[in-house]
Amino acid sequence: MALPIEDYALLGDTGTAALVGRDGSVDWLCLPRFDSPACFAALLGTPEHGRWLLGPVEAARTTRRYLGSSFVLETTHETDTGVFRVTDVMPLGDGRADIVRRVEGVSGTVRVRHEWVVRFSYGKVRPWVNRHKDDHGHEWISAIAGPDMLVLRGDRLPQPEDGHHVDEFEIGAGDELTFSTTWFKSHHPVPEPLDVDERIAETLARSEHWARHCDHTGRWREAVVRSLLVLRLLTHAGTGGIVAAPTTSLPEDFGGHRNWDYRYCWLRDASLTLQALLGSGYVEETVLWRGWLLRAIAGDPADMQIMYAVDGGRELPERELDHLPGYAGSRPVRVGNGAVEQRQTDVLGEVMAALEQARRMGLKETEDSWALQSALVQELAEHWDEPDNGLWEIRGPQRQFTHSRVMVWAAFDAAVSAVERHGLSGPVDQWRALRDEVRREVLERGFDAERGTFVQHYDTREVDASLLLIPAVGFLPGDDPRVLGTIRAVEEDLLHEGLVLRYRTQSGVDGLSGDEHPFLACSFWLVSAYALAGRRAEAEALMDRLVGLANDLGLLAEEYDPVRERMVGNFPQAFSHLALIGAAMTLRDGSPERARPFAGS
Ligand SMILES: OC[C@H]1O[C@H](O[C@H]2O[C@H](CO)[C@@H](O)[C@H](O)[C@H]2O)[C@H](O)[C@@H](O)[C@@H]1O
Repeated sequence: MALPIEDYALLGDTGTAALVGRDGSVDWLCLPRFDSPACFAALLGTPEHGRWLLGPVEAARTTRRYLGSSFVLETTHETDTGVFRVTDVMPLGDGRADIVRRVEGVSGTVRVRHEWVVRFSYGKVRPWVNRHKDDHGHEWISAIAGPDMLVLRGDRLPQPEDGHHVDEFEIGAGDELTFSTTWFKSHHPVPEPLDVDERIAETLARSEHWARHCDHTGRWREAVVRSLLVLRLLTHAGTGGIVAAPTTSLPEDFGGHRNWDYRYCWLRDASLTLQALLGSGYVEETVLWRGWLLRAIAGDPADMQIMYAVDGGRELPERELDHLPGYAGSRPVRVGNGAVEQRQTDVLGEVMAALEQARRMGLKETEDSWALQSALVQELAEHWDEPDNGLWEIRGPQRQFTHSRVMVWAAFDAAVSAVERHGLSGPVDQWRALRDEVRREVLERGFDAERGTFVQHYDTREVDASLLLIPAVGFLPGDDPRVLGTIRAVEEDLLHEGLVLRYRTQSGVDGLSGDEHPFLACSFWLVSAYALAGRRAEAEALMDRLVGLANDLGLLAEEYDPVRERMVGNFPQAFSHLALIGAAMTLRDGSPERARPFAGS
C-alpha cells in the first residue's frame, strides 16, 4: 500500500520526475520523459510493480527538507539505535536521466534495507537483469526490456532474490554509500558513471541561480518561490512543454474512479503557469514555451487541441491499465486522456492573455508567433458561440459555460490590445465588435438577476468556482455588485469546511458518478476574489490556511480532503501552485491591474 500522498517528495531533472516516500522508497518514476511509461509504479500498486527503497529496517522518526531552493532532498531517519541521512537528487542540466542516492551515517548504527525492483511498462514487465564488472573491477547491474535499460551502480550492490535485488547493511557514524540508477536506450552504449559530487554541486547552483531571479516580495514569498520551482521542474527543458502534474490516476476520491493522467501539456494550465512566471519576473521561459506552442499548434487552426504530449505530439488515447490495482484501490488507472478530443473554448483566452502579458513585459513577437495567434483568433471568431466542455472538462453534454464565454471575451480583448498597444496587424474592428457582443451576452445570459450571481452555464442556476476569476481576468471590477453576489453564492453553495469545490457534482453536469473534494486552485481564487472585493482580512486568513495545507516540503496536490486532512488527486499539481502564486500576487499588489498587468479595457 502506497503512503499518503503528502508523504511523497518530488525529485526531477526537467525531463521527468520521481516521487520518493518518507520511508525512502522511490514509488514513481517515468523514464526518460514525464509522459513515458513508469519503471517504478508502486505508487499505483504494490512494491511488486517496481520501486527503489533505501530506508530504515526498524521504525524511525523521519524528517526531510530540500536543500536551499533546490529539489535536492535530504531525509533524516532516527531510530532507537542511531541516525542516518539519505540525499536524493536527479541532476540537472546534463541531458541524462539519473537518480543519485547517498546514504550517510550520522550517529550510532542503523540497519538499512535496500531494494531495487525494476518493472518496465507501468509495473508490468520484468526485465532481464545481469551483473557485470567494469575494467576497474567495479560491479554494476543492468536491467533490460525492449527499448529501455537501467543501470544500478553503487558502493555495495544488492543481491538477486526471487525477482528482486535486495540487501541489508549497517550504517555507522561517518559511513557513506552512494548509489545511482541511470536510464538509457538499450541499443546505446552504457553511459559513463557520474561524478556525483560535481553533479550535486551544479544542481544546487543552477537551482539557486534560478530562484534568485524571483522578484516576488511579501509575506508568502517562501511558498511562492517553492511553487515557482515546482512549475519550473514541470517544464520540459528540451521541448518547453509544461505538464499539469508528474503523475497519473492519483484519485479525486480515495477508492473512486475519477482518476486521470496529468502528464501532458494543457494549453490552459501552461498559459496560467506562464502568467505566474511572468508575474514573478521570469520572461525568458515564455520564449521556450512559445516555441513549443508554435510547433504543437502548427497547421490548420481548426485542428488546435486543448492538450498535447510533452513534445507537442497529438495522440493521447485514453486507456486503462488493468494490471494495476490503483492508489488506495482507486480504479481504473488511466494513461492518456480522453479530454484531448474536447472543445474547451476558454483555452484561447488563457493563451492570448499570457502572450499579451509577455508582450507588455517586453517580449517581441516573431512573424510566425503573431500570425499564429491572429489565425487562432479568426478561428474563434467563427465558432465562439458554440457549446463546449468547459474548463473542468466535463464528460456530460456540452453547454454554454459562462467561464468559457468570459475567456472568449479575454481572447478578443488581448487581440484588440495587440493591435492597439503593440501595433500588430489584424481586423481590430471585427475583434472589438465580437468582444463587446460576447460581453453583452455573458451579462445577459450568464447572470441570474434574481439571486444576483453569475451562473455555471446559460441553462442553469448552479454556480461554479471558475466564476471567481471574473475580476481577475478584468471582465468586471472586484467590487462590482455582480461579482460580490457571485462570491456570496459560491460561499453558500460551494464551501466545504471553508475550502472551495469546483461545482456541485450532485447536479450531474459532469456526466460522472462519484464525488470529489475541494479543489485547491479554486480556494486560491477565492483568496484573490476576496482581496479584489476589499475583504483583505478574509483573504489573508484563507491564504494562511491554504499555504499551511502544503506538505512539509511545500508541495500541493490538486485537491484536499479537509475532513480526513489528506491531499487528494495528482501531485504535485501545477494548477494548485500557479493559483497560490496568483493569490500571493493579488494580495501583494491589491489591484487587478498590477496583479494582472495584461488586463485590458
Ligand atoms: O474532473 C474531470 C477532469 O479532470 C481532469 O481535468 C482537470 O485537470 C486538468 C489538468 O490540470 C485541468 O486543465 C482541468 O481544468 C481539470 O478539470 C482530467 O484531465 C479530465 O480528463 C477529467 O475529465
